[in-house]
Amino acid sequence: MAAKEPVNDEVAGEILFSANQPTDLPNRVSRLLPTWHLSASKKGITREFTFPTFTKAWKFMTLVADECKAKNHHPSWSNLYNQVTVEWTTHRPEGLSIKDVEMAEFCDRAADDIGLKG
Ligand SMILES: C[C@H](O)[C@H](O)[C@H]1CNC2=NC(N)=NC(=O)C2=N1
Repeated sequence: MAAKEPVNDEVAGEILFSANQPTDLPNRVSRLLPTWHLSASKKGITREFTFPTFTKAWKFMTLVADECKAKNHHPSWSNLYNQVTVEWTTHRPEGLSIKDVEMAEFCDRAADDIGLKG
């Protein structure tokens, strides 16, 4: 059995999760929290990505948009030149869900592939 992860346990306790989520969701969220932040509402997670160029920021948004279409799950996000700010939350059932975590993990992989500003 995996050891309990103490990191960010306090934060995980404050999160407002959607109904009927897998039991390992708090641990999966905890692993994201060094780079993602709990939204003020406590119902979502946000991260700001900074790319070397606008072209790369746009490429990132294109990759994420295609995944949104595939998964039928959509972010609240904004773009300013080379920066993309992304928030994941679930409207129904309201709160943070496994879909948000999966999409956040996808964003991290896409950003890694494209390359963040050094
Ligand atoms: C009807 C359709 O399944 C819903 O509107 C989907 C679409 N995209 C969504 N995206 C997000 N982030 N949360 C949702 O609850 C959601 N619901």
